Amino acid sequence: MNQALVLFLTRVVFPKHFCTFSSLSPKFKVVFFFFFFFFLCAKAGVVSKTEDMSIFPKISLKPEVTEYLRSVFMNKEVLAAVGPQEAECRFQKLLSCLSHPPSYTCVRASTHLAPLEEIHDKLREELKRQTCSPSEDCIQILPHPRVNDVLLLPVDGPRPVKQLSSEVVVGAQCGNAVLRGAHVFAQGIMASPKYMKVGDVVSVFSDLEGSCTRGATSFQGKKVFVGNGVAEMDRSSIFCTGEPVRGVGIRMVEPLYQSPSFDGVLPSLTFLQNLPSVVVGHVLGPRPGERILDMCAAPGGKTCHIAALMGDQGEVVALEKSRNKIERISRNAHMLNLRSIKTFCCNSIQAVSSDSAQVTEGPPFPPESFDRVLLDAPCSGLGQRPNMALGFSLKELRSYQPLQRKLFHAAVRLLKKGGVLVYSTCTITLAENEEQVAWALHTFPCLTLQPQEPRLGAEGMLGAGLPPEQLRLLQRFSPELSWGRTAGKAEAADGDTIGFFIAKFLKN
Ligand SMILES: C[S@@+](CC[C@H](N)C(=O)[O-])C[C@H]1O[C@@H](n2cnc3c(N)ncnc32)[C@H](O)[C@@H]1O
Repeated sequence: MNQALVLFLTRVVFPKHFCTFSSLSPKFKVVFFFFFFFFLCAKAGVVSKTEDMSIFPKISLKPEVTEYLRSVFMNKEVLAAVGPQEAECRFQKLLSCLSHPPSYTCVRASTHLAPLEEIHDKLREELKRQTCSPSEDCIQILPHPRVNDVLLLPVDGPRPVKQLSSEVVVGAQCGNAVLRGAHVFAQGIMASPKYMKVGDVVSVFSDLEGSCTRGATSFQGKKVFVGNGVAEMDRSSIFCTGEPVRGVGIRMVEPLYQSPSFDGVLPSLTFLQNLPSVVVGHVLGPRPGERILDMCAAPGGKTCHIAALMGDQGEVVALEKSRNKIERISRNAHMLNLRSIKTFCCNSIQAVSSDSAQVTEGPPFPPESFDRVLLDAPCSGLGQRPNMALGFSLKELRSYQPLQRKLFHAAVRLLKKGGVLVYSTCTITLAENEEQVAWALHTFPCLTLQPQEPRLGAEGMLGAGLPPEQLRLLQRFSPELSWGRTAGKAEAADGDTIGFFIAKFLKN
């Protein structure tokens, strides 16, 4: 076989270099052949488009977590339906697309304050001013064809940006935000050149594994380039003050992925929100005058959307366990001019009162107090994009299912008969999604699954024993299914989102 390959290469492909090639070691010949074969396949378009699209390595997870996810995405039901090759291909695409940002920025427009067209035009003007561009063409804002309060901005990237010798290293979260259009805030900076001054042009790198020491002058660990920017602070103002630093440290001028920074852009009229999160508000379907419960509310993106959909008429009760996050909900509500939101610090597992006659403004509430309940559950967050590395253990990953079930119990008790419960997560595991639905339908015979509107995602994933008619009622945003397809029209944004899951129940 080896001889045949060598003969093929030397006689057919490289006849002129026959002597030189044949004198090489057999090991080198085999390696050479594989590279050459790969090159030919790529030329012929045989190699998966996934590899063409990837500029970052696949998401890095603990081996035990990767194996667990592989077993989820290659479970028996999936294997029987699509076969091992397709299942493996989808899993590999998933690992690739999770480390890359979605190709659209999604903006929710405050249509309770102004018509969509007016917000669209104001946004265009504002972005033209921000980019100092006289040209209309470079700013593309597409109204979503099916979601009437969504504007989509195509992300331009990856762009060919040259790396510079001056390097600033930022934390992974900050790096991820940069890939979605943010500037670098000073508190996200981990390392900078020793003599960095305001106005210096630097290359920004994201520290993938969180191993860079704050205040370092260089970093040799795992990092990825996210673009070039201009320093707005000296090194000494970033690292040598006793106070926590605030404000933009590096203004990105040549980001690898270009998307407008929404910092301070039309704050009352636009709200940056992932497309599936906007879909959640519509699926819940709140109506003016109703009493709605948002059980896990911070930072309040969905709470505010619910209030806006109700025309700010009725009552939206927002509960959040972490006291330090409560302020964010109130600030967002204030910014968006919404008065129907009441915020409380509460562990929602304990939000049900044993006294059904008790009438209080805040928790605990008597059973059957709400017309609709949103349980946007705390979850493993594996659907978030971009995410290049996640350090959590399998034990941590598995810890969410029991917590979500405790919250679910409270949600069902607090919902009125005839009321709607929406359960959502920004993760991709079966355990936190379809398995929860199967468990809920079994545990609460009063619940039935309902159709969702709008429907932009795929149906639920096989593997939790749900029959096809129930899977069709679920909505799973699975970016791996469209990874590698070219973007262009607004519809493409429906596939290229974060990983997300929505289930809608009616309490009979
Ligand atoms: C997925 S996030 C919610 C995002 C939010 N719905 C939005 O759209 O802006 C989940 C939130 O639940 C909170 N949380 C976790 N456990 C909770 C509990 N037992 N009771 C109430 N909130 C909880 C977390 O602090 C976190 O802010």
